Amino acid sequence: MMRRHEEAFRMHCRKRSATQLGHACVHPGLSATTRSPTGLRSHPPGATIRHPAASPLPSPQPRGACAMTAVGRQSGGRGRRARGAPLRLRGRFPGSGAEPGRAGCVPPGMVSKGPLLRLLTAINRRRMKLLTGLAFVAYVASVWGNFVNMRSLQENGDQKVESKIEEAVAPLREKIRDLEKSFTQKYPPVKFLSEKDRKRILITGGAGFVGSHLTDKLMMDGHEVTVVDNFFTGRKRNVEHWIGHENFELINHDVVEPLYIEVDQIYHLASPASPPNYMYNPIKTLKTNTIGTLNMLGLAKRVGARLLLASTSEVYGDPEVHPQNEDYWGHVNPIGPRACYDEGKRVAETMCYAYMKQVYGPGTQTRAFQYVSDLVNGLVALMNSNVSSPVNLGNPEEHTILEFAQLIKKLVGSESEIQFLSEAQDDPQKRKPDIRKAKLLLGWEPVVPLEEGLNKAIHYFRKELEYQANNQYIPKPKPARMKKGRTRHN
Ligand SMILES: O=c1ccn([C@@H]2O[C@H](COP(=O)(O)OP(=O)(O)O[C@H]3OC[C@@H](O)[C@H](O)[C@H]3O)[C@@H](O)[C@H]2O)c(=O)[nH]1
Repeated sequence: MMRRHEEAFRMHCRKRSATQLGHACVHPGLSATTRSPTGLRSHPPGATIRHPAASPLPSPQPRGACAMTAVGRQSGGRGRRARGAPLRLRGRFPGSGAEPGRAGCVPPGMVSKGPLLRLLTAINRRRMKLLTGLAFVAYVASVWGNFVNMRSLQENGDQKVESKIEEAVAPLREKIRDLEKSFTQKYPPVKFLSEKDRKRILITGGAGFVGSHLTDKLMMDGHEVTVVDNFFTGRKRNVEHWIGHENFELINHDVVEPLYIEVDQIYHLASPASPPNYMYNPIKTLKTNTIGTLNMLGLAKRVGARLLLASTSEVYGDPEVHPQNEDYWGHVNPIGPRACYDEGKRVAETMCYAYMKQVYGPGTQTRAFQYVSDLVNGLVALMNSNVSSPVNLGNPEEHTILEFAQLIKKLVGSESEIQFLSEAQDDPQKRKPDIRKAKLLLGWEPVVPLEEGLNKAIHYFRKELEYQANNQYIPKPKPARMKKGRTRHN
């Protein structure tokens, strides 16, 4: 087989050398034959054949030469040959590992296609590189784009969630702010008193009209104030501006029940004061003024406190002496409609005397036309004095009821007509306190002029009416319930 193959190869080389000048053919392991202008030459196997035109200087490769060009590998090296450089051909490329008969001669069809393919391959490789580069850039761009999109989506989502949370939280924030405001409530300015000067003061009926003004005064003076009230006529909102203050305490308690606390002074004001209120439940009024006063006197005795009873000019009844001083015994109907209050206060005064340790302060009602701040100052002056007998605290400026009605109508700017109704039973005809004792012993006298006091009172009552109008509770009518076809009324 081998011999036949070699023979065929030799034939092939002879044919070609006869027709083509400069053709060289090498078969590894065989002798080579070359043709030159001088004739055919034989070469031993493995001999190097040089083309006469190519030696010694490099010359362009003859067309159809069996040579490797730019992509050939040099033995033992990986460097590239320059395009068009001469190639040394050997029968066998050491190190190439080529087998005899496999390399050395390229079949005729391959000679013209090889470089083209290689060129194409080279071009393709560049393209491939370019394409790979572009693909890589595109990939990086798409990954970056996705990343940016993801981020913007995430940011958008985050913003939406945040705005939803903000919407839900906003009303809660508002509520917290309101609560904080109510907790960090600003109190009216309070004087600082040393431990020695600061007193623990109990005010019964402290949520009422006179009591709440007295509370303000004593709190602002720097004392510790405890208000006890059953809120029969008084209101929490009269003292709410002190709620939470460290010097203030509010106790819902009826003085008819005993009370056990530690105090230095007691202002005993708990009692309904206006005729409709004290006439509403006469027995309760009597109990409050008798049992209630007894309880407070018991407390005062127990803790060694000084007690001031807020009495009333009603203890003079329908007076036969004018003006009335503290020595006047009064002129009271003991079985009349006012007796529960008049006599209740008179018994309260008697009890205080019976305890032998009492200080009395005759209170004055709004209709006594003394401004409340004057009365409060008088009560405090009396409490802090050495006087232990009744003292009138009132405004001696005397006017008929009609004069007062006309003055109030003018100040309010009212067009309403003054109505004259039948006189109330046992209504005192004259009332004018003699305040010489208060002036002398307490250095006290009212200072607020009548018109100024009335203006302040009008302002106060306007606010009261507004508050009541805004806070009226109107129960909704319940729908009638149906039972077995019949309307049922509860
Ligand atoms: O049983 C009762 C009844 C009444 N009270 C309270 O006593 C307070 C009375 O205050 P009001 O506003 O009704 O009346 P005033 O402040 O004008 O009366 C004040 O001056 C007149 C005096 O005779 C009263 O004793 C004095 O309280 C109210 O806060 C009322 O709730 C009690 O604590 N217990």
